[in-house]
Amino acid sequence: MKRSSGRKDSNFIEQLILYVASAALSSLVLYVGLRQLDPNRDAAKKSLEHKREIAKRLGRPLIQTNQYEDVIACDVINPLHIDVEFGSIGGLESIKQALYELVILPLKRPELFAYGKLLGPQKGVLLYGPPGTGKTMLAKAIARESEAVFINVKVSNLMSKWFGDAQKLVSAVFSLAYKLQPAIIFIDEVDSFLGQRRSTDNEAMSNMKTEFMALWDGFTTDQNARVMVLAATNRPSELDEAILRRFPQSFEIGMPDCQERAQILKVVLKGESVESDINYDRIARLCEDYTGSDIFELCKKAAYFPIREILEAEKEGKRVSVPRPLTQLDLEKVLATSKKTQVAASEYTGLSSQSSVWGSPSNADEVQAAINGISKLFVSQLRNIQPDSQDSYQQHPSEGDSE
Ligand SMILES: Nc1ncnc2c1ncn2[C@@H]1O[C@H](COP(=O)(O)OP(=O)(O)OP(=O)(O)O)[C@@H](O)[C@H]1O
Repeated sequence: MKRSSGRKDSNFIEQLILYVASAALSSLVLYVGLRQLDPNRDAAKKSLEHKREIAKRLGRPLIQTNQYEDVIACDVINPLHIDVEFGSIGGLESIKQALYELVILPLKRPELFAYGKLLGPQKGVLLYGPPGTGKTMLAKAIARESEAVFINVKVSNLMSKWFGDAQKLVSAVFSLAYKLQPAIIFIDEVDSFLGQRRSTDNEAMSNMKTEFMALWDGFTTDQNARVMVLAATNRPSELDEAILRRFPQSFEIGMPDCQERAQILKVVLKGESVESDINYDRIARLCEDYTGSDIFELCKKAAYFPIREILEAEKEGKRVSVPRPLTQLDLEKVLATSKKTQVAASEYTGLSSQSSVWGSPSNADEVQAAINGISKLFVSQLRNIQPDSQDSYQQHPSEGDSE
């Protein structure tokens, strides 16, 4: 009797152990499976490390953030680590001055704007103009000079596999900006995110746009929030009217004129080893239809000549340890072949007349004509929408340019 009841007991214990073990194993499999399925897992882990690093770099305690804010934290840049300042941007003097007063000062010195309702931080600034004219540089310099945290919003990061997450991520952009303020929410190529609504837009995309605008409006009415949306585009005419209305200030970053090209050359070559007799004005005149980006590439190409000479000398058994300074001739040699390079560059960036607002003009006059036409169209659109936008519009340097 005793033996059979003892066997029953041990059977029961065995079954209990088996039951508990299989339940634990199933829970573990379920837990691991769910973790693997979570699309934000890696991003969240990375962002947590990034967030810790940001808190350390900003000298702030770790702020409380949700999982969506953690994803956005990956795109946060400490302003002190931005290496672009106004001094590293050639030309655009009047625009830099206006941006200083309208954007930087209210973010940096809010106490000056605390009296009355007339002045306050700008909630939206749009930079528009052809590619390579320095819009992104300006945005970075604004963050640097205002010491505002720079949230570089990448639309690809907002698009989640999970329906509904995109909206939560958009909301996280604003809530994180609020927690880290002063903050700049930067959206490059804003037309691809907040462009005119198309029938091809999926539901998630249009929900994202609606959410973005609603949150932005919320910040616009909150005078204490030191958060602004800074956006850049090459295709201003693609922007929705509702979006344009939300940018109280917009600045055209146009093609540089001759004087500005000389200034860009100087800032690009500042700190480099160059001959003292370089005639910057002559080079600026020679690169007539160049953007800041083209000038940067020109200097980079010219800087290869001294290196090539060292390699040639080594082939002849000579030893040269330091490259010679860059000369006027190096720059002019590159300019002599620049037409070919420019065509290649426009092909590379896909600037065909169908696909780009700026078209693919073959010479400087066509570039200017295309830009002037589009600028006028866009400005008239802006004036219709924003009654006080005339003050904010900067005349295109080419209008009345006597170079
Ligand atoms: N005004 C400028 N002064 C000095 N460098 C410039 C200037 N404009 C452009 N550059 C050079 O060109 C590069 C590209 O500029 P940037 O990315 O700011 O242009 P962008 O207008 O934002 O172009 P895109 O519209 O294609 O994004 C910069 O990294 C810089 O080297």
